[in-house]
Amino acid sequence: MSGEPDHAELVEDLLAGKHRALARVITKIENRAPGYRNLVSQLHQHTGDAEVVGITGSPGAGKSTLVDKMANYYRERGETVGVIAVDPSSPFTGGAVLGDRIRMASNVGDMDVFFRSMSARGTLGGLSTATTDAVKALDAFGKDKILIETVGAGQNEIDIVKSADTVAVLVPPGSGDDVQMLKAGILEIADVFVVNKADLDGADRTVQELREMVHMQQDNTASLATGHHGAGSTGGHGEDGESDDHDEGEETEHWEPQIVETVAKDGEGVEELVQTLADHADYLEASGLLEEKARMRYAEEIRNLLRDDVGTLLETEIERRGGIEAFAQQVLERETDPYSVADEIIGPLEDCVDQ
Ligand SMILES: Nc1nc2c(ncn2[C@@H]2O[C@H](COP(=O)(O)OP(=O)(O)OP(=O)(O)O)[C@@H](O)[C@H]2O)c(=O)[nH]1
Repeated sequence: MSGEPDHAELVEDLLAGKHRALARVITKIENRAPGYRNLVSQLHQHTGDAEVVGITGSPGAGKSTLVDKMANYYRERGETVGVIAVDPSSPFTGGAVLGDRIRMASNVGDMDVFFRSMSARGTLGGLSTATTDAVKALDAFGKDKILIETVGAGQNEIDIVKSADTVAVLVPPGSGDDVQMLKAGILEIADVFVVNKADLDGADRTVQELREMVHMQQDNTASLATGHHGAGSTGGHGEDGESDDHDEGEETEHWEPQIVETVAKDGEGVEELVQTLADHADYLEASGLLEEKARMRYAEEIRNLLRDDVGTLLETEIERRGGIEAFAQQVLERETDPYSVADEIIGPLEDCVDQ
């Protein structure tokens, strides 16, 4: 758009691997700074190489601890990592939280783990759009792994983790009720269940309940599709050799949500979790689902952008015509009605589109 900065230099710096540029780009994305759209557009062609993992779970489930351990593990393997911690309810953003500083302590001096927090208050417009854009920035920068950490299981959070290829849901040991609660919404999005705090009593029971839940869901799906059963086992911890009724190791048609136990505070189980996430990434690739998911995400992204744009266009048009209150007053006085007003406002815009 004319008059807006094109940020060419900033993009160049980001692509050259300068972390300061990356941080500035994400701030511009959060603030919807002038020219940010153009900025994200320029980044797009450089994206598509990162493995994006979403990690969600209730407050206190151990997400931060686990994400830190995972980031360190990836680093030790020589991979670069970006972390975006999204908290839809927090008033803080931009890594300004003391907790974030503390969290980063384990990675001090190691800029190959880039950490950033985002919150609803710090982000103009939709948090899930901002998260998607921030992931693009990290991807274009060249981060190998991008971890999106988000609290809870509300619709907001589900939308946010949807920008990941693989989703891990943390389920700390607890009563059966907790697992029951998970069913709404979470079951559908979990590729891997992580029973963190496996050192606590009740972990085995939680694993067992999750296993039953996953099997029940698989049976339902199977009876609907009369397709194959899942590949792999829900063996969770260790190599107990347990495999499913259908022992077809090569099968890539279907993914059965896996269950992994971890003790994040000691780093236990992190290796197995990382391997399971990699297995899921391989499955997505081999089955063609990776592309399919990306296509669906882009369609959704375009739809959201258009919805926002059309909304803004309409708001501008309404203001230009004297504001919504004036129309409402006319409706109140029975001079017109809401349908006619809507037609009157959208009519000329439709004509423009028809041209
Ligand atoms: N016993 C035990 N405690 C753990 C484990 N992992 C994390 N914790 C503790 O659980 C508490 C919460 O951990 P966090 O990593 O802050 O949890 P979170 O899910 O990020 O929490 P929010 O940021 O509030 O959503 C901390 O006191 C951790 O030390 C574990 O494997 N076992």
